[in-house]
Amino acid sequence: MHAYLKVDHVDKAFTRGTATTQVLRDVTLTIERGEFVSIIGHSGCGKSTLLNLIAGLTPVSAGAILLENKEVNAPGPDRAVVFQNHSLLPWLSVYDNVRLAVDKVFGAGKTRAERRDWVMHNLDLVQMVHAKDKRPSEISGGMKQRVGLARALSMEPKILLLDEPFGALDALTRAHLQDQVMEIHARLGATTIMITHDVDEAALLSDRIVMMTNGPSATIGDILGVPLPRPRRRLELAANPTYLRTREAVLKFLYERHRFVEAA
Ligand SMILES: Nc1ncnc2c1ncn2[C@@H]1O[C@H](COP(=O)(O)OP(=O)(O)OP(=O)(O)O)[C@@H](O)[C@H]1O
Repeated sequence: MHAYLKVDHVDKAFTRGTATTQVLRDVTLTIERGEFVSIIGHSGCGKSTLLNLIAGLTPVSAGAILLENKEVNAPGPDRAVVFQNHSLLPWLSVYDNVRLAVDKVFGAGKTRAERRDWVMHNLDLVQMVHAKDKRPSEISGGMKQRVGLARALSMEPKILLLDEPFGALDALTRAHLQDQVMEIHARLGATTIMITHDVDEAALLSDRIVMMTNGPSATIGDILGVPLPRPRRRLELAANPTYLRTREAVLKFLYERHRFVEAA
């Protein structure tokens, strides 16, 4: 049986002039359909680069990325990305930001009325129907991220790629969004890859945590399974031994085995 997503011995180097930076080396990872996988590692190790490779935004230098056994080499609506800083179009309403994606993906397959219902359905998933006529500048940071999530989900991607989606939010908004993402994941079973710096976030949300070594030439140092039953409730987990062991293992990896040393 083939893995749903396979990152197969991938290298990535960037070349500028005569200088080459080897960012990723020999990264191999398989992800099953419906899994929620986090990628954690120190700043600059290459997490976003790995996500961009999977998104098809930048080409691999060696190896291959296969989604359902088909090689990924360009961006496509089957891999939707949510970035840390929302990428909504400021001159369009919340509704139209989602509609644009829906029209692009389903313009031929759904009628106008079906597309309108689908936009509303996805805004409802993230509880943003009430603000559908607002512009991005008129809503909070957390709300913008929710709209970005609705836009990504509306494309019915095979893989949802989240690049530190809650990184710029305050702790309470962040917790609320994490809960919402868990709920949506439970409802839709979307295969999700999320970059995070936050150990608690990784332990709370993930089926597996992929821990990256430091760059340059970063690779996967270890992968940790998180055998906690779902639904997960943050308050109950605070004293759960499996949760605490998971946190400790990630912290040990980051701060003992792969301490971050700032480049000179
Ligand atoms: N287009 C590019 N050209 C040259 N170098 C790049 C390019 N994109 C990324 N890099 C380099 O690759 C390395 C990894 O960057 P990347 O953004 O993937 O790290 P990261 O782990 O996501 O960092 P952070 O956690 O701080 O967001 C960095 O040294 C960065 O300078």
